[in-house]
Amino acid sequence: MSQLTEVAANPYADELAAAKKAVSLAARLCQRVQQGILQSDIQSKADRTPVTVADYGITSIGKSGPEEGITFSLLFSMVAEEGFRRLRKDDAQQILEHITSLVNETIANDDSYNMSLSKEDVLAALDGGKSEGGPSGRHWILDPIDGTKGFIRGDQYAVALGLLDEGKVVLGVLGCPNLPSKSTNKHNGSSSGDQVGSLYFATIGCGAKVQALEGSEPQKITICSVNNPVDASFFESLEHSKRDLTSSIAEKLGVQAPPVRMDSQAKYAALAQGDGAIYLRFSGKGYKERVWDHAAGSIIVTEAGGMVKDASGNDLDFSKGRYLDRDRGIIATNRYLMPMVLKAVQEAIEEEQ
Ligand SMILES: Nc1ncnc2c1ncn2[C@@H]1O[C@H](COP(=O)(O)O)[C@@H](OP(=O)(O)O)[C@H]1O
Ligand SMILES: [Mg+2]
Ligand SMILES: [Mg+2]
Ligand SMILES: [Mg+2]
Repeated sequence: MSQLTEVAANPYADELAAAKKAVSLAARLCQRVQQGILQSDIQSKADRTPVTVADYGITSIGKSGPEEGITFSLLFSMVAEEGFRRLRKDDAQQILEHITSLVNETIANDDSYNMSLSKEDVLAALDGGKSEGGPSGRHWILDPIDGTKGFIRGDQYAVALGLLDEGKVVLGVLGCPNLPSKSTNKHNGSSSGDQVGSLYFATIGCGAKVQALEGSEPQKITICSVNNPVDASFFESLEHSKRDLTSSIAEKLGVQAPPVRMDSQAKYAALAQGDGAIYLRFSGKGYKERVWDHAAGSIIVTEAGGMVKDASGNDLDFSKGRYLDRDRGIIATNRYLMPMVLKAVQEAIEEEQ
């Protein structure tokens, strides 16, 4: 396909290429940091500095980008999760040095980045992350490390980057360093044989694909076509799930398999590639879901042929700023199961009250 046809077919092709590049680099940076955490002793595991360093490092990669071709000057703004003011303080110099060298080591290993960043460059890059999102214009939505708890434990986590255009998510990339790209029920990075470390991506109207993080020919992914809940399995968060409610929903549906509990938006990726049939997200009452925890994952699922709804069956609304404006709970599944799951959800919620 000529470049012109490709651009015509996918109006976000350039942004997608840039986002994939940034997320792959960020995932590489994460892998280095995670190895360091896992090798460290128990005492230093409680120290959050490595996570902070990786979060900041990734964000500054996102805001830098290669000089030639499409660059992240397209990053009009970012809804970045972490606050950066702290880094400007004198006592943060050591951390800032650490971040800068980590970023430079990561990009030095990549042929397309012929540059290195100074501490000032890193601060300037991080200062860009001040968007509040919203219904107009373009906003990149970044969660540098999603599933922090899984990251520290050595389990699943994701680097998540989405693009919001006029209030709608139009592009999503998920880097999942510990997720096998082939169908398997062993999601904790230990399954043998499968390629572990996957990059998932989707642009609106163009389907969802996966490739190896190290690079490989992209493969189209599709959500599973199970239409009987008895044959379905469901994902839920390992750390943030109202298990009494999700088990009541599963029981009403007649789901037989035990829940697959996993950290991060790797759940959306696993669902999109057909590893399971349903993702139920019900957090404690009053918790407001953040857009960066769902932007990339939800478009990957919908482009893989699935649906993502709130507990009342409404589409998720990403146009309201940092928080998702939604009725309780998020449900992702295929179009056959969605009506049944929504019915079970409503009954379970009613019984709970
Ligand atoms: N009480 C809570 N209920 C629901 N989600 C929560 C929560 N506390 C934190 N989270 C969010 O859940 C995300 C992780 O998703 P999961 O639970 O699927 O692993 C966290 O992202 P971070 O790890 O980026 O902070 C955080 O934003
Ligand atoms: Mg280089
Ligand atoms: Mg998150
Ligand atoms: Mg995070």
